[in-house]
Amino acid sequence: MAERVIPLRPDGRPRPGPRPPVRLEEVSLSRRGRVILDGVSASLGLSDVTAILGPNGAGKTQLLRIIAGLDAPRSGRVEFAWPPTPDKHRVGLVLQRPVLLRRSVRANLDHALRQYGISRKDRPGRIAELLRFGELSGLAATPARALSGGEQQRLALVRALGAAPDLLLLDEPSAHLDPRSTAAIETLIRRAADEGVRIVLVTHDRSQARRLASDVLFLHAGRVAEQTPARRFFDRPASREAKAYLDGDLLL
Ligand SMILES: Nc1ncnc2c1ncn2[C@@H]1O[C@H](COP(=O)(O)OP(=O)(O)OP(=O)(O)O)[C@@H](O)[C@H]1O
Repeated sequence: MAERVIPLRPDGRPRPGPRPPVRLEEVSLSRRGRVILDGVSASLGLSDVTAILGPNGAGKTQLLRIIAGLDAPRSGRVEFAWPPTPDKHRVGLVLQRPVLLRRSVRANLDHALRQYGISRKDRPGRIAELLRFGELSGLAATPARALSGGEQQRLALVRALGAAPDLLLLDEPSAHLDPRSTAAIETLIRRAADEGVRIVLVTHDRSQARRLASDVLFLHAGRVAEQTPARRFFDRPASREAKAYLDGDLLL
């Protein structure tokens, strides 16, 4: 049985309230003179799991990077539900190809927890719980880079959860994984969501979005084409772009 991760919250911080954790106001981004995001306004984290869908190049990854604070928008604002705080760990990000240290699984987690400001005395217990949560206990001493792709993603996910984030941004967490590893990742995401971590998930896997997401933000060419409860999105998409995407049409 997986351990609860959220009671490990470093300072007993309360869970975020009913307000969506992130509100984007007219967020725009250009690169080399090209518009990548064009006036994106949306609330994210309205439900337990929000899927960001859209064709290649729609701007999904760039949007996650802006929310995570890795890039600044050219214009517009990103507002969080919590007051400004030096605690940058309230938002977690797991990239498609996680960077793991050339050390054991346990040492990777220890390093991350140190970065999150968790004391040396508290780290071993927390590492043990994260290992159990990710079903990685048997691999604690294995070099992280020797893990399979699926195990590496599980490690990246629990490493991010170790910060007890309020919001976890996931960029195609199961790209390149087989169905079994994908199922294991989805189980972890579901458990984290059930623990109250709001999840924003970029995925090209529509069945995954159907399985996990409660609402969908659909991006097309750097703009929000629609944001809808997931069931309605898949049954009756409102925008022409989303209809074409779901029908598998090429949109130019
Ligand atoms: N550093 C950069 N310089 C120039 N263009 C960039 C840069 N980073 C991203 N882009 C462009 O921004 C656009 C949006 O990229 P982004 O990775 O956000 O799309 P995406 O929706 O995540 O696509 P995919 O589904 O293929 O991952 C793309 O056209 C990409 O080429």
